[in-house]
Amino acid sequence: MPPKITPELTALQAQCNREAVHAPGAIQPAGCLLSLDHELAVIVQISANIEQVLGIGVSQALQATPSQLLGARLINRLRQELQQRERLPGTLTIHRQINGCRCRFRIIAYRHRQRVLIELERVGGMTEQRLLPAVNEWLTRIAGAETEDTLLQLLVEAVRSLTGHDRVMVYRFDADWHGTVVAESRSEQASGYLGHSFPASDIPPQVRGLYLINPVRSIPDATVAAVPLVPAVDPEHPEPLDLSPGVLRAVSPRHLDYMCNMGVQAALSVAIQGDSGLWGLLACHGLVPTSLSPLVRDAVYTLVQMTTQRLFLLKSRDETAYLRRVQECRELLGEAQTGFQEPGELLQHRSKEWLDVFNAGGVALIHNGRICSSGQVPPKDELSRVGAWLNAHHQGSGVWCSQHLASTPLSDVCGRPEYAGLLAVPLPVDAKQRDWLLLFRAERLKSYRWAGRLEAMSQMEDGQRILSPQRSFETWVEEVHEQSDPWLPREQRAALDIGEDVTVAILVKAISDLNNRLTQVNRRLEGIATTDALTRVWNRYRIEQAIETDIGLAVRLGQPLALLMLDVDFFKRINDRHGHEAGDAVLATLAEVITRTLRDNDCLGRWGGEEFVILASGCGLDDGKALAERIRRAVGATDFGAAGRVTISLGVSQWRPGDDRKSLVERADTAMYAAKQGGRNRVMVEDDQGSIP
Ligand SMILES: Nc1nc2c(ncn2[C@@H]2O[C@H](COP(=O)(O)OP(=O)(O)OP(=O)(O)O)[C@@H](O)[C@H]2O)c(=O)[nH]1
Repeated sequence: MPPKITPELTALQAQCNREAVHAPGAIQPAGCLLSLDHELAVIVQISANIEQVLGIGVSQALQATPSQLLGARLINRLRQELQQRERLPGTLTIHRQINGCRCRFRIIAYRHRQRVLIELERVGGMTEQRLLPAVNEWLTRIAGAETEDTLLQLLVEAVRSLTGHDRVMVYRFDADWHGTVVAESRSEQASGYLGHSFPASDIPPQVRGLYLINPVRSIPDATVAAVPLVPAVDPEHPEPLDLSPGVLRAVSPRHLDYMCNMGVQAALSVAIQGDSGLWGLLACHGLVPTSLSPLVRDAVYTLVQMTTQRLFLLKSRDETAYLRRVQECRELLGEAQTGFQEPGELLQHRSKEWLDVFNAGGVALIHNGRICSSGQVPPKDELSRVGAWLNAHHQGSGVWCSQHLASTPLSDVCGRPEYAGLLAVPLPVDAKQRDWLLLFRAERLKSYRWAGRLEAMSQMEDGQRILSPQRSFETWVEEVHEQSDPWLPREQRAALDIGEDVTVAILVKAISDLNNRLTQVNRRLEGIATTDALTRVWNRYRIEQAIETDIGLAVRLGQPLALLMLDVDFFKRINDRHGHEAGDAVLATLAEVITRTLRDNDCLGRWGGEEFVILASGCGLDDGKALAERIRRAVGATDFGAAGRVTISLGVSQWRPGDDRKSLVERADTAMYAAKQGGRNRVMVEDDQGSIP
């Protein structure tokens, strides 16, 4: 949540951001600086405090060669080390006799264009022997920290115990580079900033950039004046020296004012680098000047590095645990697919897990213009307007999200506290119209405790308005309404994964529905193609197929096959007396009676009009005759309602080698006509030679 910044402040900030903080042309007096030519043969510039540090006057130093001043061994070593490099890979330590005392110096060396810059710092205070056990103990504790809070708290305590600063903080940057203090250790005299936020303008972009070149920035004493270089300007290359890789770079006057306004006289900050850049800073403040041995500074850096590693390990553990939850959720959804659920059912079954994984208050699924939901979501008409707006304004397959719907064009639709944030996942179910899975989060009231007000940060200087560093760090609480927790990148990725699964589930269900419908239609079509509409028994086409099949079996297996042809006696009379409908009813009842009389593997088909064919596979003439008699008796015993009693005449033939469908049917038909001729209501069977007796 950025503080309110006026256009005027923005312009002033831009001005401030252009300050060349990397090349101030002076150093802090914590050490001295030498600028040598690129072959390390000539001293070009030195810092004016060379006498205090090395015990040699400025003019004497400028007349000496680097080897005379620092020793031939060191210079040769530096020449070697800097042959292929821009800077010394580590640090070097040398000893010098100064005013009769043996002093230890830390050397940092780096190239800047045609010059080689050497910084010397006195090493004093804590020795390695005292420092190492303390650092080791803290490292062990840091390595065992199980939560981010504990870890960062350990770091600030460790650093304060080593450096003696009054306040040590970790502050974490947000997406807009505002920093929030997330861990703090402080003396009783120092005011606390835990939970406070500092505006991005406190650390301008070029200063943040310097942390990438040099992660450690030390200001042991903000009260002392900066030390100029002698001569002030390099006679051959007048552009100011870039001192960013070193530790002695003088402090920007604006930053000194900032520290002074904060009541701070010493500072040390170390970058906490994440995978994607600067994650935060370790910031140490001393209410009085606090000089640090380079050894302690190194130890702090090591502690920060170890903490950073542990921090990102804990974060990746957290990430893994989250991904596992998402995976479990996806597996459950996969199982649900086997049940081919309707989208609505799917949502009802899965909403609990989804709300849990996404820490959401409500979820809605817009599918085919229909809406189902669970939990706190806007009313249906508003949801469909959300879907329409998303379809019109959000292209592509990525998610659309906002933690502050009230600030989006959807504000009039659903910018209410119960659903202040929305994560919308497109479901590419249909090429023309996308479906949507919508996750809503309720408002999370938040108060930002700003350390100072940004509005009050400009002042007049020499008739010009300039951006002044913060003067007051008094807490200014800003309440933030209408916003939900932000949708984290991992949540957005997980939502896409789950959206993909939902899309598959919807498509699988649609395909399964389509298949079911097709199967039903096919069955109906098949029925229509093979069934007689009036009697519901096979039609002529189907019974002909069956005769062909059974003749095939008889040919291959020698299986006997009898064919019965039957015809209703005096059917015309029934029609004439009782009407055509009564005639139809007789045919339908007849088919039922015959079907009941048949064995399972006998087949009945309507041959046409009032004629039927029965195919009795496995039957010879005798069995065929017996079946025909059984049917005749069953029909004769049936009451046909209005038509009263009805009789039938039947003819029976048997498959013989050389028979085809036509000849087999013809002989049964001939036998049936013989039965008619013989007086009807009887069975006539061909003889063994296939003739009608
Ligand atoms: N109601 C009805 N009548 C049908 C149907 N199909 C054929 N018919 C009638 O069945 C009658 C058959 O008459 P005919 O062939 O003269 O034979 P019949 O009256 O049964 O006499 P015989 O077969 O010699 O005993 C005709 O009047 C047809 O119109 C049908 O689906 N429904």
